[in-house]
Amino acid sequence: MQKILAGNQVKDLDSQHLKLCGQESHELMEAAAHSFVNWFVDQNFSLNSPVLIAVGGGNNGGDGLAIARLLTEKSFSVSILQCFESIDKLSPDGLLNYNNLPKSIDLISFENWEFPEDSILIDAFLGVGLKGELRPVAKKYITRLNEYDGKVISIDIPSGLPSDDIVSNTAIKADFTVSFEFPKLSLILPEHGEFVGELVVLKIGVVNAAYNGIDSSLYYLEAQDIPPLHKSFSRFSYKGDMGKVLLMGGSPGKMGALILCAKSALRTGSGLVTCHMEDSERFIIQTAVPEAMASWGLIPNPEFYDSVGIGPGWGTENRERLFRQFLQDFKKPIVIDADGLNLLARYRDLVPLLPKSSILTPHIGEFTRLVGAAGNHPERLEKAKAFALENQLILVLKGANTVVSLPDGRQVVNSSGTKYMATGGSGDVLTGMITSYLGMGYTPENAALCGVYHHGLAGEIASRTKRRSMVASDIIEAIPATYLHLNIS
Ligand SMILES: NC(=O)C1=CN([C@@H]2O[C@H](COP(=O)(O)OP(=O)(O)OC[C@H]3O[C@@H](n4cnc5c(N)ncnc54)[C@H](OP(=O)(O)O)[C@@H]3O)[C@@H](O)[C@H]2O)[C@@H](O)CC1
Ligand SMILES: [K+]
Repeated sequence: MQKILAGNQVKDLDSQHLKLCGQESHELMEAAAHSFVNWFVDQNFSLNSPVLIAVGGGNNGGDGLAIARLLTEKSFSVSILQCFESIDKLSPDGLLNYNNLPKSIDLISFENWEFPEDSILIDAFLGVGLKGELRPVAKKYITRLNEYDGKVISIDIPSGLPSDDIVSNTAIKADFTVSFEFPKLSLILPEHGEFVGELVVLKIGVVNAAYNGIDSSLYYLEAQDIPPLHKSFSRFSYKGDMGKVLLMGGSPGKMGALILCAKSALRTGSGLVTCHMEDSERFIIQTAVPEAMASWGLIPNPEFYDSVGIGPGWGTENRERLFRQFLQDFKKPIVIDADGLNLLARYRDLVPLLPKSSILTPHIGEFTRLVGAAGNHPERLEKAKAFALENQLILVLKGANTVVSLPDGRQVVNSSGTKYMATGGSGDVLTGMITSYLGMGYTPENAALCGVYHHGLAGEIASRTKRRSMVASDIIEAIPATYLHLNIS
């Protein structure tokens, strides 16, 4: 998994990389510019759209100058909007790229200019080198650039956003942020949704060894990380090997949550799924999910099950005794969601009874009830980390970038998913997936990571044709396509 570094560690990473592979710093900038331009060309923007690049004095501006040259070579019509004081204020690599600009490129000063019609604005004004409060002149530039209502693409980070903290002043409102190597922490904060737009992360060829000596407990989970986390099954596998899963949930009026959870576990690969609910509701499950079995009343033989998911649609009234009894009888890690989490928040003495490495999957509301309120997302992530460490649990904080906090203090940011997944039942699907992997014998960590990644990917695949009409069942129907996509048998 890719480490996510703080903004002030990026310089160390650069120098480690340059030392290890004998490159010059401008060559790394060139690599960054090339990966950006390859991405840009793949977007099929019209060659008739003029490209305006706002360039600052640091290396973010240097990237913009190198990109200006490369886009001109691809026949785009490029102009540079000068957001630096004078040429002698450019960084050394910025100056080198400035001197290499083709003569055809116009240099526009920030005073007295208009946005060209139908253009694309590339924001290469400020990157991770921003320090302290935004200066008034920078604020003036950003405010003016934000008046543009066409497409805006920020390089590395929207100018004005601090790398690791909440924005205090203003920042560029981008449609796309194309970040290098890893997403800077601030790009995954929900507070910054209006600035970041679509997040794209591009590799620029920094060697893996360069990350070794640089400390970080934050990681980014990407497609290539997933296949090695999966178990493979032999042709002699039988349905028992694929996991015997118990899902406890549902209540009158909320059986849909349990149905979605059961269907999701089956589609993820579970061999045998049993749903446990009030006996009055059992016909609903038996009709809606014929592949699942139904159980009600006491659970006579809990150890029969390989994994258990508790909570979707369960309700919180009259559940405590069963929950408490179950925790006394069942010693393998379990998955807890929704009303299971609400019960933990209400009866705090249940938390120490949870088997170690159990997986809790709260959204922000459930998190707040269970772990406590936070002033902002960085604070919330710190609380999540401390909670996972202290209780030796896995905490999956759901959101646009779901963050998995592990019992050893590492935190993993998921890269898959789409805004269209913000729909009722999406969380029940995730619970079904994670419980399914746990039942197949995955370690709790791998079950949580595979669950969140495949869930997000299924959402992306379904949204390609469904967009805002997507419902949770569409996510379930797209689970098989995630295995094809990642070449998992
Ligand atoms: N490994 C990688 O990922 C690679 C990263 N690369 C790229 O380098 C970028 C980082 O470059 P960097 O370190 O030169 O800093 P950068 O973001 O351009 O900012 C410096 C400028 O900001 C200004 N400034 C500062 N504070 C300010 C304030 N409060 N208010 C206003 N202005 C302020 C400061 O002005 P000064 O203080 O010098 O007067 C200076 O002009 C990184 O984001 C990525 O794009 C690639 O090239 C290749 C490899
Ligand atoms: K930028």
